[in-house]
Amino acid sequence: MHSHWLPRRIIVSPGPVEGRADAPPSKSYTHRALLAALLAGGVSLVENPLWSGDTLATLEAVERLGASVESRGRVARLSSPGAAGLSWTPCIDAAESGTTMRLVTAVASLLDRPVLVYGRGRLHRRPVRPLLEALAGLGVRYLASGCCPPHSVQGPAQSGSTKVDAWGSSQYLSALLILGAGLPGGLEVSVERLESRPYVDVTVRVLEAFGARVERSGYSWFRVAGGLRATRYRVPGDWSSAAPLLAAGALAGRVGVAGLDPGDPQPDRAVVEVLREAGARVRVSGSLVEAESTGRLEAFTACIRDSPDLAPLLAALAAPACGVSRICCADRLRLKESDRVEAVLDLLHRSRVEARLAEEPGMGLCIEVRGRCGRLPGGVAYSSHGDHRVAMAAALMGLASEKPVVVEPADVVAKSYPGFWEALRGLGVALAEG
Ligand SMILES: O=C(O)C1=C[C@@H](OP(=O)(O)O)[C@@H](O)[C@H](O)C1
Ligand SMILES: C=C(OP(=O)(O)O)C(=O)O
Repeated sequence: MHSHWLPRRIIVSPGPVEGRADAPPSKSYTHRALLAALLAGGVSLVENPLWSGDTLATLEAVERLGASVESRGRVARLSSPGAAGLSWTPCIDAAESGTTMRLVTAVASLLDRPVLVYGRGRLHRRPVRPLLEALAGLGVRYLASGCCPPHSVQGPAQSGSTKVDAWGSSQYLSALLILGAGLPGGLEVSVERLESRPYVDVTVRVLEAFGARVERSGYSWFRVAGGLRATRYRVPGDWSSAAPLLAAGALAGRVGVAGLDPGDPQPDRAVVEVLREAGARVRVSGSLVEAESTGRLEAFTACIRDSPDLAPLLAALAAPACGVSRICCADRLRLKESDRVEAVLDLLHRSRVEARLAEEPGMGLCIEVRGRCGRLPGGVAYSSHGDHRVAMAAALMGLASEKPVVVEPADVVAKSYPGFWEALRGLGVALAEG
């Protein structure tokens, strides 16, 4: 990962935003491609990988499990012994990556000796126990003090069938599917209460690209048979990272993001519809998506059950909008890199925007935002709460403000998008180290 401009404290000044950026590679796909290549064995090429804090944690994990990776810029060459030949490692540091933590927990259960999984930041407050219970159904022993990491697993996991309560994270199911692709006899999984569903489609897409056979009944039952083989795989653009750039265009000018696939199952492509509902002009032509301000933003209602990562930036759109916006199905936001319900309310209250929580039948927890129908006051210091997506949303609030704002800590964007502040600069945003 070459060095990026990542100040701890950044001053964002309001002003017009204009230009074009390339979508960074997808974090979700990169995690999955590295792990599929590890289990497939042989030599795989992963083109256009994302190198960010999270994906480097997965890279270190696959190397500790026996892969050797040469990364020459935009292509990573991964040579691996395959699922039956993994190396034992006593511990794996998942850093702050929930995806790494859950997916690697399942892969490590292929080994017959205990592997400790731990992390940093808020990772020890992010749940994993339902995945451990599902792995126990496959003969995996585990030690865990409570809901969350640190925990250890000891396989070898057996082929067969298990069930998982997936409410806390779709990553539990993605982890089991990846494990199943590495088991000679495959795996059958029954699923309850799954949210963030499209991420499971991302997992299935990568596993099938690497040769696995996946049968399913909707999102309630899956059977994975192995068959992974070394593959040349190209990682697509990241909709979750493109979303704040598109929102910047909707708020303050016109931004085009290239390298996106509108047909990709990534859930955060839903940002297109929300921006349109909020009154922005959005054009999709091939792999280029452009969002343009029309000078006024309207209130909107969005259920983020399947696209939780959009929540912080939706708050940044709702704050200057005219009317009462609702960001609903928000219950699971408390389980992310921050308690994103509290973090979003903090951003809004510091922007002197009226915001409250409400329970709506069928929509769960809603963050209700009475927009200011115009620019935010600015002249405030926003806390990112140590959360990359909250930092990006705070920057957007700066673009919608009368006066400059401070964002701190700002370097947390490195978790998913190390080049975020440089990309904003490239779009004409005035940024200064605080
Ligand atoms: O599988 C993935 O790549 C992800 C799944 C989502 O988590 P949940 O399934 O826990 O909502 C999302 O928040 C995260 O950024 C990435
Ligand atoms: C929650 C996120 O990722 P993870 O679950 O992998 O930490 C995110 O990228 O917003």
